[in-house]
Formats: sequence, structure tokens, C-alpha cells
Amino acid sequence: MFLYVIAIIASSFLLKFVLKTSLVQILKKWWRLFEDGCYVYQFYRVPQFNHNMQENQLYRKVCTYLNSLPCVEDSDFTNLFSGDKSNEINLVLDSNQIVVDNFLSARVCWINEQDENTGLKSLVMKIRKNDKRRILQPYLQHIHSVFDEIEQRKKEVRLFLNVDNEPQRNGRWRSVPFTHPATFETIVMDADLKNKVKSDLENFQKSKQYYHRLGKVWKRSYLLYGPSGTGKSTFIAGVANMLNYDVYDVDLSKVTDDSDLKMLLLQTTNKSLIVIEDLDSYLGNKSTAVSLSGILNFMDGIFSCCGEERIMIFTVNNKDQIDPTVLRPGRIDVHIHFPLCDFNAFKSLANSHLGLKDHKLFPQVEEIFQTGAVLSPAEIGEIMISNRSSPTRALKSVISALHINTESRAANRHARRLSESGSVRTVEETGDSGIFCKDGVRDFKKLYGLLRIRSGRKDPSFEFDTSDKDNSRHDN
Ligand SMILES: Nc1ncnc2c1ncn2[C@@H]1O[C@H](COP(=O)(O)OP(=O)(O)OP(=O)(O)O)[C@@H](O)[C@H]1O
Ligand SMILES: [Mg+2]
Repeated sequence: MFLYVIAIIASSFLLKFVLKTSLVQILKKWWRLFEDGCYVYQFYRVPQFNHNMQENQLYRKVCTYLNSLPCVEDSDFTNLFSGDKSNEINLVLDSNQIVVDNFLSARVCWINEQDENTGLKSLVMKIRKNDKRRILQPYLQHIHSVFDEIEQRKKEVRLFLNVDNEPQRNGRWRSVPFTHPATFETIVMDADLKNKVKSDLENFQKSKQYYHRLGKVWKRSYLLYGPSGTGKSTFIAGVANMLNYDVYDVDLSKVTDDSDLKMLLLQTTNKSLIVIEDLDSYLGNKSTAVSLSGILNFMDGIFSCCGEERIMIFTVNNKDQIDPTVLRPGRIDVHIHFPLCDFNAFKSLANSHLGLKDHKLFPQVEEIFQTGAVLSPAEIGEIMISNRSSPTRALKSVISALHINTESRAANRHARRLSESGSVRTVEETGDSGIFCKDGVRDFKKLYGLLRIRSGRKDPSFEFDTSDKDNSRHDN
């Protein structure tokens, strides 16, 4: 019994010693040396420079790939560098260190070598001969795609604008850094819809092979439709920031003719968002020199054959007035509705703008929404921002604004009825915009400085058209 107790105490001390010291690591190293002796290996060297002393691009790619691996932390010696962003620290492998990577259940060792005499660096890959045939090609492919992903994330996003067509100017696009702070997370929209859009975008990014197999241009087109101030432009900024894609904002009023539009498209780069805002204001209207067929060809993407991975986004306020040929499958793949605020959207805004998850005035707000009051997220957001020091005051202001909206809509309806009976002219006839022609306007304007409000109809929130039936969902 005594011996038994002694054995337990001794083994617990031994265990503590093993865990506290590096004995486990030492044993692992010995085991690896023993294992290495049992296999035949193939070595591949990736030098930093080729024979003409030009930089070997593969070396840069492998370096970036290896430094991104979590197991870099496990190497005996690692350098720490500050990154581009504040608080960012990058781990960089030191010379003559070994990194062990795992790929398709095979072990791949990388040794970061530096020649003592010349100082030239190279990376040496060591894989078992048994695994060579199976993993070499896919592994190198994997390194390429991880590198591309990392580069894409690091890239500075730029906003391109088409300038007037002046002969002395080189190229039609001018660019500035894209610094819009919107992210996909800050956009207020139905959570289910947001997830669907997000996974649609992510699927698109991964579908290179799929599009190639089908012989289709690797592009996807989205139509964002809804009243003013519902977040369409903000959504575009959020997508650009999420995907790290450049944004090409096409101003159709500056396009001189159809071939100029083709030229603009040809001068866009891969991994970009090509945006035409307020498309409805250009269709069948003289504000652009581009014809309908010019716009249709642009949307079809036959001129984007020289590039890949582009997302086209068109915004409109009302899609009912748009020629159906413009919206046909292939030209527009996904329709996304941006509705005016309902109570759920209001709660999201109250949470993000005022930090309120609940409040005693919420039931009152819900009640007014049920009477059919409508304001855009922009309008409600603006009231909240102006009153953010007092959440209760902010909510009371929202309630007042919603009341004014309900009363104005009722007054508008009444005026329309009178107009139909021939006694009074409607707001449309007088040229005033919506509710602001009524007395309530001054109170309303006092609450915040927004001038535009339009009512919207309830439309399906997310529609994949017939070309994408599997994914289609109608929210109505
Ligand atoms: N759904 C939303 N989520 C987050 N913010 C929003 C949303 N809708 C509007 N906003 C805010 O309102 C302002 C105006 O929105 P935005 O410009 O995106 O509207 P829009 O739909 O593009 O309007 P328009 O049709 O007039 O161009 C932005 O500052 C944005 O922050
Ligand atoms: Mg907009």
C-alpha cells in the first residue's frame, strides 16, 4: 500500500515535470528523426532568384503561404514584424527553420535555407516519395490560390469614375482610394436575405471552374431596387469592402455612344464591381447618348470576354417601369429588394445607432408601423444620429416623424380622391414632392434635414430568376 502511494506521488511529479519542461517536444523531435529514417524523401528547391538573377515569383508565393500558416508559430525561431494595419503583427520564418505543413493527409516539410557564402535564400520542400505523385500538383495549386486570396485581402480597394472623353487623356477611368466605411455587417436588412446574398457572393467567387465548364463569362449581375434612402448604395460599398473588389462607377451621362460604353467595359479589371446607379433614369430618356441596345450588350457581358470575375450591380427605384428585356435572366441574375423600414428594421437601427435592444417606447413604435407608416432607414437613422445623446428623445422623434408620415399619407389620399372628383389638384400635379407639400413638412424638416420620401410597394425580397431556379425564394 505504502509503495503504491509512493508510486502515485512519483508519477504525478514526473508528469508535472514532463508537462512543465520541453521533454515532450524533445521526444517528438526524436520520433520525427526516427520516422525520417524509415522513409525515402524527394526534395524540391525554390530559389529566390533564377539564373539571370531575376526574382522567382514562386519563391514569393511560397513565402507568403508559409508565413500565413498557423504552424509558423511552432518553428524554433520566428521573426515578428508590424503589419500594415495598426495592432497587426506578422510572423515571418527565420533562416534555416523548418515548417511542417499537412496537405491531404501527407506531411510536407519546408526548410528556409540561406547560403552562408552568397547569402542567397531558397525554400526546400521535402515530401515522401510515396506521396509525391498524389499531392505535388494539387499542393502547388493550393499554394497559388491561398497566395491569391491573401493578396486580394491586402489590396487597396479603389473607386474608378469615368471622366469626359477628352482625346488628350489616357484612358477613360480616373481612380481614388475607396474608403467607404460600410461593411456587410453594418447594412440593415433581413438576416435571412443577408445570409443568402452573402453565400451567393461567396459561391460566385469560388465558381471559376464551373463557369468555364459551361462556357459562360464568369460574371454575376445584381439588380438592387427600392425607394430612395433604403441602403442600395451602402450595400454596394459593403460588398466592395467584403470582397475587396475595385468599384467602377459608370456615369452614363458622360458616355458618348455605344462603342464608348464598350470601351469603358474593356478597360475594367478582373475582380471588380461594375456599377450603374439609377439605371431607370437613363432608360428611354435623353440624359445619355447610349442606346437601349448599347446598355443590353453591356449587361450581356460579351464585351467582358477579356476579363473575369466581375460583378455588375444596377440600382433602380422602381423596377416595374423597366423594359422586361433589360431584366431577363442572364442580364440580371439576382433581384434584391430594399424596402422602407418596418418594425424589425427599426429595431436593428435602434440597436446599431442607439445601443438599444429594448425600450418602453418600442410597443408604441410597433403600433404606428402597424398603421402603415413608412420611413426609409436613411430617415430613421438620421433622426437617431441627431438625437443619439438621448435614446428616449430619439425614439420620441421617430414616433413623431412616423405620425406625421401617417397623417400626410392620409391627407394625400384625401386630396387624390378630391382630384379624381375634379375639385383639387394633387401633389403630383402641383409638382410638390410627397408629404412635404403639406403643413406637416416644417415640423418634419425640423426633425432632420431630409427632403425626399417616397412610398414603396411590398415586393419579393430576394429573387433568383429562372436561370437560377434552384436558389430561388420569394418572400411574399
Ligand atoms: N439598409 C440600410 N442599412 C444601413 N444604413 C442605411 C440603410 N439604408 C439607408 N442607410 C443609411 O442611409 C443613408 C442613405 O443610404 P443609401 O445612399 O445607401 O440609399 P439609396 O438606397 O442608395 O438611396 P438612393 O436611391 O437615393 O440612391 C446612408 O448614409 C446609409 O448609411
Ligand atoms: Mg444610391
